[in-house]
Amino acid sequence: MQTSDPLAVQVRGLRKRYGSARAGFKDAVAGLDLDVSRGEIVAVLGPNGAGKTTTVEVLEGFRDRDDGEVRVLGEDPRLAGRAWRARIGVVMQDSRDMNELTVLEKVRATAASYPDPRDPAEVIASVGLAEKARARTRGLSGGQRRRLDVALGIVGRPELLFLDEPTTGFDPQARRSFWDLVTSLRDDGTTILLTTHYLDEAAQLADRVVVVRDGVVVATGTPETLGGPEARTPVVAWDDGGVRRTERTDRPTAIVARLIATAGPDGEVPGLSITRPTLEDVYLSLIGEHPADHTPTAEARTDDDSVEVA
Ligand SMILES: Nc1ncnc2c1ncn2[C@@H]1O[C@H](COP(=O)(O)OP(=O)(O)OP(=O)(O)O)[C@@H](O)[C@H]1O
Repeated sequence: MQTSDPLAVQVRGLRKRYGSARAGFKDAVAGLDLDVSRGEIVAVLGPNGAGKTTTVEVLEGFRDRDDGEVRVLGEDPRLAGRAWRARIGVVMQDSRDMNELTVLEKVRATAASYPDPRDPAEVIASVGLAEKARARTRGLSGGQRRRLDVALGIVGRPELLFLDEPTTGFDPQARRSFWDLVTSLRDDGTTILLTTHYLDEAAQLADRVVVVRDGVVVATGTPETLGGPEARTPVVAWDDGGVRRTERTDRPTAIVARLIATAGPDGEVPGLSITRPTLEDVYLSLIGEHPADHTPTAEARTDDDSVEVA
């Protein structure tokens, strides 16, 4: 039941305060704006306590808000009913109750509550749990529970899927197959709002990244452009008599030429590297954590953006 509204999520001035006059108040969300277009994957990044989960819970209709306008699939989650709920999928941070039911039974039971569910066996296979289909859910490992959470979130064929830190506890291989799954869901037209602490996950999956700090959005952009061109200025680093030197520059070749001209007889510049700040570097500066004075070293960098020249 697609509508013509190009936005799956529209949030303006969202506020949520916890606490009491006696214990003191905490503004968990402090005037947050957010748009998610249909068919988009948006990753919400932010440090612990930034307000990501609170925001997502408001959008899912699980938490009331103090102020702000919220539209999710064209409706206010506070007022929306069962038909609306059947159009969204939710993978929360905490695993749902596990019990004597098998994986297949549990996914089938959830599928039965949706009007047009996916095939439970196919969903189980897509999250890599085919071999556990007949296992009791209480016996699953942490990572397997998380995969089951994802299966339960997608079996209803949601138009909009919320994934709150979905790959916590996944091994690297499981994370990769999960990324493939999310990409295929997006290719099927599913809109996805994801929170994550993994910058590589955001870089891999997101069409757009939204950085939240202290309950407000501090930056948004594609993983490649977040922070603006200034934030991606390359850094030339080298060792100068035991001291690590760095220079941020749009013209790294000129600096390298100067260093080579003043190098010793062998023409080598010790520890020379040219590195373009990664999404992680940009993210850390946006949230006010400056990674080691922004001095990437050859040893510390393994990302594809880095260009080792020495
Ligand atoms: N139920 C609650 N009662 C009181 N305070 C809460 C409650 N839930 C969250 N908070 C507080 O609100 C703030 C935002 O929390 P929230 O869980 O939304 O952040 P988050 O960005 O999702 O963090 P994390 O990355 O750790 O999951 C935090 O300071 C948190 O302690």
